Amino acid sequence: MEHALLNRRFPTNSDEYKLYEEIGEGVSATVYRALCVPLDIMVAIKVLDLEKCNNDLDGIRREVQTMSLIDHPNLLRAYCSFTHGHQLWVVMPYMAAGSALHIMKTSFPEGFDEPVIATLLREVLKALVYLHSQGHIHRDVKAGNILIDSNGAVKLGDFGVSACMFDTGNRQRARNTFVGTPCWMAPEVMQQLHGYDYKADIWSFGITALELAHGHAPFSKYPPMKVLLMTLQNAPPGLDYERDKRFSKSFKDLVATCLVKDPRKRPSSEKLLKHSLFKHARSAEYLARSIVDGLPPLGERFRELKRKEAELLLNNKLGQETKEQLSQKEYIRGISGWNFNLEDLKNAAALIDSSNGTCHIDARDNKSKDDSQNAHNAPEHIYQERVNHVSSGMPEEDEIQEVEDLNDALSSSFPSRPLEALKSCFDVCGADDPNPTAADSRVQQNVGSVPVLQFPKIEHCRSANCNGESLERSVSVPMNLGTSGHHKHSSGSLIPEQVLSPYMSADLERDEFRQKNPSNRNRSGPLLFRQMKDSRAHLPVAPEEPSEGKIIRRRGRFQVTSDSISQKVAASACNSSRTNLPIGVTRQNLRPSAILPTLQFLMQQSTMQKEVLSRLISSIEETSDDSEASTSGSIQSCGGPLREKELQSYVVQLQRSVTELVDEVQRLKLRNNQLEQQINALSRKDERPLTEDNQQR
Ligand SMILES: Nc1ncnc2c1ncn2[C@@H]1O[C@H](COP(=O)(O)OP(=O)(O)OP(=O)(O)O)[C@@H](O)[C@H]1O
Repeated sequence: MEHALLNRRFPTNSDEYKLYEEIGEGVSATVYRALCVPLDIMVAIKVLDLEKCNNDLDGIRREVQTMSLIDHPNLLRAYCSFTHGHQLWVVMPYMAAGSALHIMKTSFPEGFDEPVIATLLREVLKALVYLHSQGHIHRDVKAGNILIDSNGAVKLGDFGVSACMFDTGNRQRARNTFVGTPCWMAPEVMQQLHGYDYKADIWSFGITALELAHGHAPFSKYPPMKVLLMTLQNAPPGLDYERDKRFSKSFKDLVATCLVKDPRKRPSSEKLLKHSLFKHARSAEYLARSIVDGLPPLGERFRELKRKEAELLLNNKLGQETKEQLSQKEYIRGISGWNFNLEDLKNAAALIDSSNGTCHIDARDNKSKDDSQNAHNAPEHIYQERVNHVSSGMPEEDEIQEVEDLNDALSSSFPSRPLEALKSCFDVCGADDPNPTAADSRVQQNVGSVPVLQFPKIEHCRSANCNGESLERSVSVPMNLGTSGHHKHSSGSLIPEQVLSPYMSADLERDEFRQKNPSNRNRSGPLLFRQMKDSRAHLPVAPEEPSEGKIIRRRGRFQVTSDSISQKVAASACNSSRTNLPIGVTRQNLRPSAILPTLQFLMQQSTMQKEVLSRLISSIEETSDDSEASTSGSIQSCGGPLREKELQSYVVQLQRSVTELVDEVQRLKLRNNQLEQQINALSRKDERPLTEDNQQR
């Protein structure tokens, strides 16, 4: 039936479709239920405004091409696509139950039961096995992209950020952002150090399993930057032995198997499909009976979600909105594309509560740095090991990390050079990297052997003057936190603009700024499609374990081309040798505010030592007086000078250490001043464009 539909000729003229209500909204698009009039078939139409697409037309092209070329019952395929004015319409099967996320939000806020989860996951995994075998990485696996129709059929949708493992050359290096949604993003994708491969999907799959089990993804209430730090720094999330008693050992094992920080130790999708959990998976009819039947119509549910979000925003207007709610808002939207540029990072960092002082690393977190991480991943260890992030009642203090912890996080999660990773984030590196890395060339070589079929570009896409928000969603943070310029509201909000909170209007301003200053994200490059038949044989990275060497992306997607001085300052501060620092001063807390307590502590120490010294001196004086006064007692006369010598050398030692400490204090003070000056200079620099912009206005 479905194949028959796909083979029908769907009209490529908007007049032939009747648009009904809105059923979904994403970063780049609004999705409508619609009727294909000549065929009398209900469809879903994803409408993308090309004028808002910035320079991300390649991304759109890729999504549309992928959607029309894939051929698997568990993947959402496009019937056809065409332009209508400045819009691109993508016609696809109507999945009447909506996404698994929508269903949870409406009827299962605490998550689904295990048989439902096993069934959903198996279907998604089948889609991933197919995608991976065709050389694709989905990169956005999450409940919001698991679509279900009225019969309980499951399809993985949204190829907006999917990548082809054959991507290489400029296209591979040109991106200056990393994509995906932070909560679901694999550590290696965040890290941007060794590149990543299809194993990133396995991580997202594990997070999705947790999402389906709890009704939300781990860390979902936190701002993106914090999610990033927590993912890198903490032990992988998992199912909790106490809290998740209702789930089987087998399910816990599946989650633990996927959420291993080292991608090489994650199973391939093919192998995962053989996991014992899927013995409990049921049929589509079972899904229809247990989660679809009785649901209100999709449009109605979507409206209700929008209303809830609007309420949330109204209740939190006048700047009372907490960062958790801000993050939750993004989560409700199901935003997938996050554009991490330096401004966003700064802002997100500013969102992180610094009231906790210097780096706070939970003792439990340190366990995640243990080399024997995999042992900790065993289900029986998870409860003890894991910081219980998934608990929404988790105290804020347990999770707050300084942005400088990123370096430590990077070093702790992989045995690689963390500062290099940071440099790859902040250094200038254009699309035309003249020195492709060995891995790059390896991929290129392999790709060279693959027969390549080039598809014609979609002309209407090229002709559009796109200068606005890209497909990728920027981190939504209040713009009074240091970002300059004005911003436009990006697509993707579920709420009407008149109820925007101050945060939202700030978003709006920032997006305007983006429109004026389009990001240097560049997806230009040919849309390549490789012959599928024997693509496996030519896969540069065959989906077999271990995945080492299957690099599709090395660096450059998280690059910032300007204004990175502050980061470099931080990096150089980080670079200063640990041996030069006194105990208590670590690279992480080398920041003015962070150094101050240490300085105070050192001052206190030297004061105390001075006191000890003066007490010692007076005791020596007393001793020598006594010995001089003494006329008898050989023991005393013999012991006196000896003790005096001991004490004197002790005094000398103490004096030396006091001098060293005083020097250290001086040095730190000096460095503190320098850092403050640099920070002031940078913040003045940051404020300037804002003022200029205001003046212009
Ligand atoms: N074929 C469909 N049938 C029913 N609902 C759909 C369909 N396609 C998409 N939706 C709904 O619309 C929402 C947004 O669609 P989609 O994810 O494709 O847009 P997007 O802009 O790529 O979003 P994002 O990247 O933020 O996930 C989905 O989360 C889903 O709820």
